Amino acid sequence: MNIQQPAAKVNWATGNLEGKKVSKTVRKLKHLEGVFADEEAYSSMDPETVVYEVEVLEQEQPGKEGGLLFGTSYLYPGKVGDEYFMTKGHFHEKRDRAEYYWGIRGSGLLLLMDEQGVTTAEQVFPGSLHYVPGHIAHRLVNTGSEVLAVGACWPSDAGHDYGSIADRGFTARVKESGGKAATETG
Ligand SMILES: O=P(O)(O)OC[C@H]1O[C@H](O)[C@H](O)[C@@H](O)[C@@H]1O
Ligand SMILES: [Fe+2]
Repeated sequence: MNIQQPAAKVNWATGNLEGKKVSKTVRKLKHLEGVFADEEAYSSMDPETVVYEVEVLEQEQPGKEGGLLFGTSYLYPGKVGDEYFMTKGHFHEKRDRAEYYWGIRGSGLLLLMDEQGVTTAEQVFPGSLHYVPGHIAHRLVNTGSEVLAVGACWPSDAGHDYGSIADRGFTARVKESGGKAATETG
């Protein structure tokens, strides 16, 4: 029998993925236009500021039916005005596709919004496990002072629909108020 190498190597303490099929994406402030409420604060900041990075094990071709993708997101601590750094957030292009998220390092919130615009939030911490059902948009928010590392596993044909978020946004924002995180709806 021929013993093969595994798909990748994961550092479970940091989320770091190593392997031939691991891709990396860097999202800077300049890629997040219109995401944060305070446009004045946004335009006064360095557009090259890195907000988050994503490592994805592309074991299957994204778009292919039947496979799974696996990744880690690293969301840096920071704020635009009083609003914490967050990911763009998305619905899946194939709306019924679900996903698991789990907290690895740091602390934050996972915002979950249904198609009617009702948003709920879950606490993210090392060891937290989050089930994101289909038809639910998801966005991570780093409310802490260290990097928020979150793992994810999702169907390779799920795709990302950022457009619906860009058009209407999430119906809740997470801002610092009196030194702690508070959610704001409306
Ligand atoms: O795609 P964003 O909303 O920017 O979130 C960043 C990434 O977070 C997770 O790792 C998801 O599983 C990825 O599919 C997603 O791309
Ligand atoms: Fe997703």
